[in-house]
Amino acid sequence: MTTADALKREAAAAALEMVANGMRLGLGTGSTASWFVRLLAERVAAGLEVVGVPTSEATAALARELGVPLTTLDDVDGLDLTVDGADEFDGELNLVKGGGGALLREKIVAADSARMVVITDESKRVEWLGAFPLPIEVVTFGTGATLRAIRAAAAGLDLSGSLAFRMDSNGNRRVTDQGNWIVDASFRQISAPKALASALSAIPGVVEHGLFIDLASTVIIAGRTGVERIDRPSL
Ligand SMILES: O=C(CO)[C@H](O)[C@H](O)COP(=O)(O)O
Repeated sequence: MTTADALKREAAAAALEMVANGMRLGLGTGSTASWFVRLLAERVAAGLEVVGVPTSEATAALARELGVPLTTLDDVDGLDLTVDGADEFDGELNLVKGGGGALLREKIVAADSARMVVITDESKRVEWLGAFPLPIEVVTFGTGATLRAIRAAAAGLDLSGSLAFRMDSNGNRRVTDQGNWIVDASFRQISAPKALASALSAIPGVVEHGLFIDLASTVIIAGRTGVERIDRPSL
């Protein structure tokens, strides 16, 4: 196992300690979140009773393969806890997510959860969000208009940068689980993430963006010197 994998596993193991019998769980997407699913599966095999709502087809496939019982948000009355990774987090526990392309389902699931626990390593901690290109999920109709509106919204906040459609391994625009495209915005330093989140959400062709504001209740950071846990004071 690489050092990076070991840290991801450690963060996932720390999150697993917050899981109790009977919980309804949101299951995140990405390499760190997949460690959580693997460790959760071991506990399920040992008798833990939980149900999970996956945030992507990839996570659903992994959970099914490992025997983690799944459900949908239509069949439960909200979730107790979501455990997911992130591409960046700042001092206020605001996040950039969507590096794996699952931001839309991830945000729906996180927003329907009493708590969202983010599992990360030190490399994801930033002073300013934005070094990781911000994923923006857009409908496939009228993207010229949507991109113009994104540029205008960004300019209103003194932000500029390239907007690039995410591509798949065949050189086609990457299609999300919901049938949309993703634009990666290189804003570099987002000094007003809440304002940018609101401005992007107001654009008709934007389905969702990867700024997760006031959603994470806890961030667990695995580092070489141990595991750190930061809780949002108000939650
Ligand atoms: O937001 C995500 C997927 O849409 C992931 O949680 C994020 O990209 C982090 O992934 P990883 O744990 O592989 O670094």
